[in-house]
Amino acid sequence: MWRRGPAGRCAGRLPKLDVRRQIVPVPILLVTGFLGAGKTTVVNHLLAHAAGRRIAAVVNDFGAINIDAELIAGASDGVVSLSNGCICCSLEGDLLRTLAILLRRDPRPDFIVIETSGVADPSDIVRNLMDPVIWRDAPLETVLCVVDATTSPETLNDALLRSQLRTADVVALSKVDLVDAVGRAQLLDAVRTLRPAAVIVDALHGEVPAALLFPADVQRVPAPREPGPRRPASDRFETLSWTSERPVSLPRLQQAIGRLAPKLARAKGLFETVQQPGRLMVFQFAGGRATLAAGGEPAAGVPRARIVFVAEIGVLSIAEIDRIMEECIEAG
Ligand SMILES: Nc1nc2c(ncn2[C@@H]2O[C@H](COP(=O)(O)OP(=O)(O)OP(=O)(O)O)[C@@H](O)[C@H]2O)c(=O)[nH]1
Repeated sequence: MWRRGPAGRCAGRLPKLDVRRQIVPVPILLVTGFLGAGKTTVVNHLLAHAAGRRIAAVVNDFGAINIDAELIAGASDGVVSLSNGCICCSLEGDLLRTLAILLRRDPRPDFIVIETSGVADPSDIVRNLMDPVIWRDAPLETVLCVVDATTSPETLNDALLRSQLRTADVVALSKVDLVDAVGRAQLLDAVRTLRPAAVIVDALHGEVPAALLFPADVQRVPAPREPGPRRPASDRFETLSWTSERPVSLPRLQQAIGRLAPKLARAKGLFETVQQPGRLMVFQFAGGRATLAAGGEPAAGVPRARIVFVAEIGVLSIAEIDRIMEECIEAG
């Protein structure tokens, strides 16, 4: 028998269907690790092996030129570049706005990867991601810390590295091809002591099993985290950018980098060379090692050479870089 409810409507019908669109949470993977540890290499590997998942990547280089965004070629759902500041402090509002924009995309990404800059303290980013609106739609699922396996265990005493490690659920040891078994075992012990709760894996050339990073059940919202105390901001590193409208000479560049190397914490760049104009080369200087690799086609409207140098504040001046780098440009 139908009964009438107080407002005179039929109250005994089939249960009302919730016609609101069911919001599926978009898990976030936060990738942290020191300058040159191998974060972009891991993100690139993940995106190249997305296996049908729509992955959006947010990449933060704290210098004015975001080289990483250009090196991340295969983001299945686009790369958003945040540069000229750090998302753990000066760009925190930009990060939340960027996430909100990604979540409005139709279709929505399945996962969001945030690559922090090498100088970022992830505990500050974790705190920002716990913003209730973002957390409801895009909860932080995993913090991955990439550690260069050639790092000496003593280096992990650095306050920034410790904070990066202590926030991690998963620690990926990169560059295991460059270290012997004893060195790797010593570093492993140091990492385990600092962060016993983390899963530690080798990540040769960026390969980390996706199953460790993305949840099988995206409906499950992870528990909020305890991000730890806010550390006082300490500006320890600065980036100095150098650009040229002319290609660089490779042998001269080698000499220039040799002179700058003792002062550098990190450098990376994209440029055409006198030896091979019309092709981009990717230059990397990390952990004291310099490498060159073939890049893609040069884009119109950007300088033919762009290099970002990272050094401790006060160690290197733009005038010194200009003086040394100008020698890489052949006259004529
Ligand atoms: N030999 C070797 N080199 C690696 C490996 N992983 C990364 N690299 C190299 O290490 C250098 C730095 O790697 P990136 O992935 O750019 O490091 P990053 O942490 O993103 O650097 P920043 O964002 O500048 O802090 C690059 O030259 C990589 O090719 C690895 O497993 N083995």
